[in-house]
Amino acid sequence: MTDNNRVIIFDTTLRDGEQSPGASMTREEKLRIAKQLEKMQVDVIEAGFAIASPGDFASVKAIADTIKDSTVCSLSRALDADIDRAGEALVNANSGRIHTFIATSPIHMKYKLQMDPDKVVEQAVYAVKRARNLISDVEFSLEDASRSELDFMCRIIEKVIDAGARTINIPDTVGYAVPEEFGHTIQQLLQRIPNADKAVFSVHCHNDLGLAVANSLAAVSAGARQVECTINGLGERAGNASLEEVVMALRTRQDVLGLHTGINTTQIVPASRLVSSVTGFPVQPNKAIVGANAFAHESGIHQDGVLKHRETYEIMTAQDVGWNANKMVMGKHSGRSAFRARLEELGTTFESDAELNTAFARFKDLADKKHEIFDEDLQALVSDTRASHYEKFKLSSLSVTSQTGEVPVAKVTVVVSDAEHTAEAEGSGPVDAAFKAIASLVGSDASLELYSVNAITSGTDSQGEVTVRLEKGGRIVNGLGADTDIIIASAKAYIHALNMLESTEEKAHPQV
Ligand SMILES: CC(=O)SCCNC(=O)CCNC(=O)[C@H](O)C(C)(C)COP(=O)(O)OP(=O)(O)OC[C@H]1O[C@@H](n2cnc3c(N)ncnc32)[C@H](O)[C@@H]1OP(=O)(O)O
Ligand SMILES: CC(C)C(=O)C(=O)O
Ligand SMILES: [Mn+2]
Repeated sequence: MTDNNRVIIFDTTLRDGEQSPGASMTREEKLRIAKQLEKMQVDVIEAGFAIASPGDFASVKAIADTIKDSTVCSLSRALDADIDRAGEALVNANSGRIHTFIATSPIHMKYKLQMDPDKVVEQAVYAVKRARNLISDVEFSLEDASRSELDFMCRIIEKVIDAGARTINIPDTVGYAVPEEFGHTIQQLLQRIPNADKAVFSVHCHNDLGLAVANSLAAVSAGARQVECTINGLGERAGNASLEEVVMALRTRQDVLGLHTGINTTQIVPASRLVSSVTGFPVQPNKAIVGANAFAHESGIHQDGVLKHRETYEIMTAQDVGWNANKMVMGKHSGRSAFRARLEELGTTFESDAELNTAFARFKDLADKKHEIFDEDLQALVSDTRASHYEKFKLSSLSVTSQTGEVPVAKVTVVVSDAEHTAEAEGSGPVDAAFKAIASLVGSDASLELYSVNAITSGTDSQGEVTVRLEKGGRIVNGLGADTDIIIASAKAYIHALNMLESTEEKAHPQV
């Protein structure tokens, strides 16, 4: 029994996606992506345009020879040589499709093809018949359909269905359509073409006005049952409808649209990553579904909501589309709930609300200076808050000298207050000069030699933040230092960490 609500997903990343300037792929790269598309249970993989080059022929052939669970398709113009080449590439396909096309808009017929409409109909019918002689699954596209006349489309479609086309694709080739109009076109075609029920109607929308997904959804609502789309929305100019958005919109709003696909959505993020790494086209962070921020929350009010009940700010789960989890990003918009929750995950609980509030105030100060606050920063902040009550070592002065063309030299003076003496030490190197200097100072205390130092630096030339991680006897503490000079920031961080170690040691062995 056929499922009338099932939408066929036709992925054209390897054909239209590859037409993006700079996105050309080798045969091996295309094969890797095709395998991932098969794993994702894409219904049809358009593997390329066999006549375009010997390399593209080899790619389509390799994919057709390998892929078993998805239909493999090659594009061809309505020309003998193109159709035959496509057929040749698909000869071993478990399930193959020839996709032939010709433009039907007045502007394309007149200026590009330089053919009159009757000739276009004749060539389309001829091409479909020739393809049907090679393969049973033939798709026909009316290039630039959204700028074509409805009566002419009805005429040509009826004829190509009679000639054996099993899928009729209505492309919005130049991304000109708007959803209501495009849905209406599909509905009119289905209603007016007498043999429309003998073919699946498909759409192929470009994103020149950012409407590719909206137009695709309007089309399926009007009765289309195949959507042509690409991973990450790759494709000519502004790209094609993005597969991940179409699939997740159908799934998430099944209540309204009443449709579904056969896609294994957990393979979406791996597919997106693969396409991005192969093409070198980064995915913008705010891209729906597959962008790094698609399931990330930085705002305190949102974080608080998500922590209380995830659905307050998420309409899908990160896991459903292949992320490991959603993400709480700590930044200047974050609030206490997320701050506390993240630190608890890191193993730090606050002893009082006062302690939380002090650490949170320091966090807001730091967040005003820094784009993103990392776990190390958070741990350092808490260490710092706790150490501030116990300051054994104090940085009383620090001078940095640097000479052009040479490694800067830091001269550090540190006062160790409990011993009530001043020690001076010197170090060199752009960032760790201060560490060396202070290490040589405290080196007189044999136990301190056990410390290991890890510096995590961030910030710009004018504003540096340094986190130093110290370890002693299995205890790890973090110190945070911030200054306009990275070396001074390093020294502050180191001293804070030392104070923290001393303070926790004091707690374990209180002096009476
Ligand atoms: C909307 C789309 O995405 S359509 C697909 C676009 N993709 C590509 O073009 C990528 C691959 N293309 C190619 O490698 C080359 O263009 C080839 C191999 C297909 C053709 O190369 P050439 O023979 O040198 O032709 P060229 O690209 O210069 O021009 C296209 C020709 O095809 C004709 N043509 C365009 N579409 C069709 C069609 N559907 N059916 C028949 N002829 C067509 C044009 O009118 C033009 O013919 P002309 O040379 O007689 O004026
Ligand atoms: C070849 C066709 C389907 C196409 O890519 C378009 O019209 O955009
Ligand atoms: Mn296209």
